[in-house]
Amino acid sequence: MAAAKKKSVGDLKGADLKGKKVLIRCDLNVPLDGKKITDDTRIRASVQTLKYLLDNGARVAVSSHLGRPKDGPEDKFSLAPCATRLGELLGKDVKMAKDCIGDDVTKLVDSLKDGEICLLENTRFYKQEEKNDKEFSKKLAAPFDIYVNDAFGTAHRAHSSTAGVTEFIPTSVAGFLLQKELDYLDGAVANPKRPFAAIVGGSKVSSKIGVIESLLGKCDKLVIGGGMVFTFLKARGLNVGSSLVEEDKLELAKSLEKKAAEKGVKFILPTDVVLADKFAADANTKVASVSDIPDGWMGLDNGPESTKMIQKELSDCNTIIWNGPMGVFEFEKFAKGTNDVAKTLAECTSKGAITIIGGGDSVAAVEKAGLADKMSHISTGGGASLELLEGLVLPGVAALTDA
Ligand SMILES: Nc1ncnc2c1ncn2[C@@H]1O[C@H](COP(=O)(O)OP(=O)(O)O)[C@@H](O)[C@H]1O
Ligand SMILES: O=C(OP(=O)(O)O)[C@H](O)COP(=O)(O)O
Repeated sequence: MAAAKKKSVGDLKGADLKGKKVLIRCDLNVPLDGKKITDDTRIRASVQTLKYLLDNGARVAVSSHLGRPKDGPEDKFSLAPCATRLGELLGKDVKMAKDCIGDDVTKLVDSLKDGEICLLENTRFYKQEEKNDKEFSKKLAAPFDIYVNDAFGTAHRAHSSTAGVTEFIPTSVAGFLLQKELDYLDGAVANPKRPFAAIVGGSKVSSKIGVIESLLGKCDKLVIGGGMVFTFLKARGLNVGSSLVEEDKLELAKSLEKKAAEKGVKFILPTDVVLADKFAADANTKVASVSDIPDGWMGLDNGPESTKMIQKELSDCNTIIWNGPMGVFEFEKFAKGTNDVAKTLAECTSKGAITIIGGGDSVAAVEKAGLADKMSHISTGGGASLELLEGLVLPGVAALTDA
């Protein structure tokens, strides 16, 4: 079932926001090469809510973490590059605070005029942040009238800036990005337009058990791809050569396939695979049926027959969710199965299906294939989308004011 509805920033209109001091938690945890942002997706995804707040005359302070600093402030984890990029995207000056709590922050926030914005420094410069420390949460909240959480990528963390802070601010609402992520990854999955297909790939079945179990209760078809395929094939009694296998998950694989049959979910495994003689970009390759994998060879991608079959299975679906690549897409020789699934999803979207890409490597694969704008929704959170698909309640959402 979809999670309880939370109050949205869109419920706050002009007078609710004008002149109000708003703390908004965004996920500006972007990849950096030194001080250069190498992917600004998360910053761009934050703009809609920020614009709404600023256009309605709020005085806005953005908070975020960046990376995983171990021991207090470190220049390489400063959010300053994000202030510059945010300023470019918003077309206005984003003042960079030296801290995220304390008198100087209060002074800076008090100095903001209606429609002005600042960015607070990395919340993880304080170890209390990840402990969801009450005193720290109180200090974070102190200057503000309203709290907005738009940090979907960090909503699975029960930290001060994502959860604890709500205890000290009377109004805590979901931002537009957080709301959109919940609408797709929770709403569309809980009430799908059928047929509903789930594609679960990636390296190991052990990291996707919760997701598979949860999706088995909702989907009509489950396509398995990636390294985990070989644990399922071995569980069926097939020889998988030197492919990746989790020996201690063979019984689990059997029981998941059985559960699918009991629930009437079509369980789809590849019928042929691209084999490699070593795990390397320049490996020798050949295509073989899954019942004919020789010793010494490993499966690193779906074969052409499997891809065709998967495309056919997806073509009549009205909702498709995808988490985890079909093969070792980082190596060109083993990227075709993943790229072809990305293309199929793009086609399904154009025919009216809802297509959702969970975070992590599938997002990277879709972006690499140049098809990101052809999907209904691409999640900005890896861990968060996995937890949501597992049916877990995200602490950053649970802490918000009920609608
Ligand atoms: N057949 C395979 N054998 C080994 N590794 C694989 C195979 N197929 C995919 N992978 C690897 O799985 C990784 C992604 O797995 P995972 O982290 O579980 O996915 P995600 O990040 O999408 O949740 C990729 O680095 C990819 O190279
Ligand atoms: O990048 C993030 O998560 P993700 O890599 O799972 O998408 C979030 O910003 C959370 O960061 P964290 O995993 O250090 O808490």
